[in-house]
Amino acid sequence: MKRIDFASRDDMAEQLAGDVADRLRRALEERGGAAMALSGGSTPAGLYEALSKRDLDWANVTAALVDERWVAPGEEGSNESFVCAKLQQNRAADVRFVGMWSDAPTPAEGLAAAEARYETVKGSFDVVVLGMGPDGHTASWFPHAQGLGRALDAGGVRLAAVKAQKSAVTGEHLDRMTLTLGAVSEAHYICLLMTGVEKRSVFEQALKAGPVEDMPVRAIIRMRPDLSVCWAP
Ligand SMILES: O=C1O[C@H](COP(=O)(O)O)[C@@H](O)[C@H](O)[C@H]1O
Repeated sequence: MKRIDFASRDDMAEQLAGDVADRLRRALEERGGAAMALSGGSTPAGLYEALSKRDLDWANVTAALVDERWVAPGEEGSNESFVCAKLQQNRAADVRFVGMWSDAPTPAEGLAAAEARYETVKGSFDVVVLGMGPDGHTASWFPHAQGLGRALDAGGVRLAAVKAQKSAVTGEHLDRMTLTLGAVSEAHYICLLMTGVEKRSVFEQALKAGPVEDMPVRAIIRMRPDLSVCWAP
């Protein structure tokens, strides 16, 4: 595992934007296209803004979501709205976006439509950007969630519908869709972003032995020993 502590959130955003842009550029040169999967939340906002200013053949770059709350774009908590607002601007205005939400009543009922959209992303992601919640979730792999078994499938299934326990701390939205462990873990490069001392201690806890269901971020830590873990105060 590569652990990088940055001096500030701005440093983390700028340096990581350079690194991600280099990886996308290489994929564009080699294959004529590049794809990344991006998390929502709040931590990666600076990264996406910094990335949007990089000079790339954005029309041939796909930005898909790592996970989504089952809310329409424009509603509070929509990862689609967050990623598009932060990334789809400046030089990256033409980036091709692939989201998960549809007007199906539940994520389970929306799975087939989302899978069809994700089918248009050929091959593995060049880059996956993950975040981590204070409960040790990453993507929408929430501790002991309904659907966690499928979400942690390491085989060919790409997307899963998840019903999380309502968090007493954050009051998080229950209905989610997420990339599976299999889809994330086959990416060429995966970075896990976190900020603040609280998340650092959550991460230290996740490194200890213990059930994946208690802290699902363990699944990717254990599966990808080359994970890049980026932290800023
Ligand atoms: O629920 C979510 O939370 C995580 C972490 O979010 P943050 O606000 O603490 O950065 C995020 O990675 C995930 O995409 C999101 O759906």
